[in-house]
Amino acid sequence: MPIEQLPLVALQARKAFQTGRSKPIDFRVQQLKNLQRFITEKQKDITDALKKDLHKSENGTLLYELLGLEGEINMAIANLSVWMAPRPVAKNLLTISDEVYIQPEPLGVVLIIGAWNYPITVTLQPLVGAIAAGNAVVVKPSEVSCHTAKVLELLPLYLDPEMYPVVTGGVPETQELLKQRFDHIFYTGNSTVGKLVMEAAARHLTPVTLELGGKNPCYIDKDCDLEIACRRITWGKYINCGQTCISPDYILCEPSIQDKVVEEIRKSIKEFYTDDPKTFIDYGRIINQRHFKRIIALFEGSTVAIAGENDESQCYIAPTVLRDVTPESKVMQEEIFGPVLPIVPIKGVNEAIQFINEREKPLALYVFSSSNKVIKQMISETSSGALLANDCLIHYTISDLPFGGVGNSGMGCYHGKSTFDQLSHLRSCLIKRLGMEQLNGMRYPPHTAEKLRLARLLLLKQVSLGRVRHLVQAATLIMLAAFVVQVSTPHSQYFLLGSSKTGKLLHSSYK
Ligand SMILES: NC(=O)c1ccc[n+]([C@@H]2O[C@H](COP(=O)([O-])OP(=O)(O)OC[C@H]3O[C@@H](n4cnc5c(N)ncnc54)[C@H](O)[C@@H]3O)[C@@H](O)[C@H]2O)c1
Ligand SMILES: CCCCCCCCCCCCC/C=C/C=O
Repeated sequence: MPIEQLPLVALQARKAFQTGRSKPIDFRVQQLKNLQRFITEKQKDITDALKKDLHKSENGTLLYELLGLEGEINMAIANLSVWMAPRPVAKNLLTISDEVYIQPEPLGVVLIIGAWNYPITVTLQPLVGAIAAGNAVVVKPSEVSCHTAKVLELLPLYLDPEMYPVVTGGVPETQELLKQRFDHIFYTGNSTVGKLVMEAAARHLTPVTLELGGKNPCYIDKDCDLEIACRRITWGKYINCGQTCISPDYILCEPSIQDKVVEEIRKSIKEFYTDDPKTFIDYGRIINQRHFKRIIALFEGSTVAIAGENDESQCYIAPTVLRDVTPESKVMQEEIFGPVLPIVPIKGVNEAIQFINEREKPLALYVFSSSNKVIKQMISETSSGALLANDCLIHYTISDLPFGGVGNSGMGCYHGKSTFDQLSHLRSCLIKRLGMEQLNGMRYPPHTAEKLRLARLLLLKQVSLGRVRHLVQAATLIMLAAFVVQVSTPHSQYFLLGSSKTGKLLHSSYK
């Protein structure tokens, strides 16, 4: 699509949104079903494309890209009526008879900018929540995973094409899109571009979700089953050839266990990828030669513990482990995003915590230990998007866990209901009747000390009602509140509706 047409695409999406047709639940559910149909009918195209882009195996794509997406679509369809419904909140005594609730409403037009490493998942999972929330969406897949981007261009054949246009292209196209006005921008990618996205969004005061990356530390405690720990770490590190935002970036452990850690990782690499990962179906490739060169340059000069022959022509980097790595080495200065795992020796959990806290807050932090005390210490003394003890990556599969970073690893979160909430405006609503004016006596001037005392009583008391079955209780409280107001204005009349028991109670206390 010519770049000059991009402003029109955004405008067309806005016009589609303004028709209001994306709001009814039936429309949203139908679009989500259409999205599922796209995934089912285009499954072969998707797996072929990912084979070309990243050497992902067919089953690998089904497991890591499509299964989770299907789960998110099913969850959204099953829960949409509840997510969309008004959410009653606790009230104070002053507003006890009012209808008070949160009404989720669509934000408007959302721009989703995807990354290349899991190009289906990171582009379409936000789309699920955006559709569920009733928004129009401009979808911009990563140009780097170009074969997958071509398949994603087919989305408008399944979805409402004006409401959900797909824009393919590179940096100039993304920059042109970023000049347009959106109501939310959902960006997945590196932190440097994340800052540019936020800058562009600021010009329109557009809120952003930034799903970024960084270096994820992995602390292995001495007190730990190293065989199991290293097996799980090897899985988390080398799937998708290390190009996973939540893969362990480096290991921190005491020097005394370093040899054993290396040997256990060696065993697991062989178990998962055979002696010859290059010819093995489930071992991936680096996305392109630029990244291949970047990764190779990162570990030049480091002490290699496990390696193999790398091949630039195929963008193949063998599973690599580096030992005795110093914090100053090049490989420790940026996110590796490749199959290279440095081990940095440290003296124990306290030093590990200090090391982590001296750096940017990671997207994921991993701790392997048999000691609950060590795990709890890591949780209470560090910060990260997520913390997992004795496993890697698996939090990604739990839709009820908000997925996202903190600080340099991002802002905002998604998955399941979190995506719906992230891409909705949670509008506060209060509906008061025009009657019962006595109740408002204490808010109107003059602000006497007596009124202040009563205001304290009525405002500071939170009441969690919101359900019809509490109506009787509510009526009693209203009476009580009305009574209190009458006390504050003793010369005006008051009336009481309620049980005789309540009446006697109030009457005696009034006397
Ligand atoms: N937190 C997460 O969920 C998550 C998921 C996947 C990847 N990541 C992170 O993403 C990074 C890898 O992705 P990447 O950044 O290489 O992906 P990328 O190169 O595909 O870039 C992402 C998007 O930004 C756009 N873009 C690139 N340069 C731009 C510029 N100068 N101006 C405007 N737009 C621009 C691209 O068109 C693309 O759509 C890693 O840091 C990884 O950790 C994070
Ligand atoms: C029965 C085994 C299920 C295993 C599924 C594990 C899923 C791991 C998640 C991989 C991450 C996919 C998205 C990545 C985003 C960041 O790059």
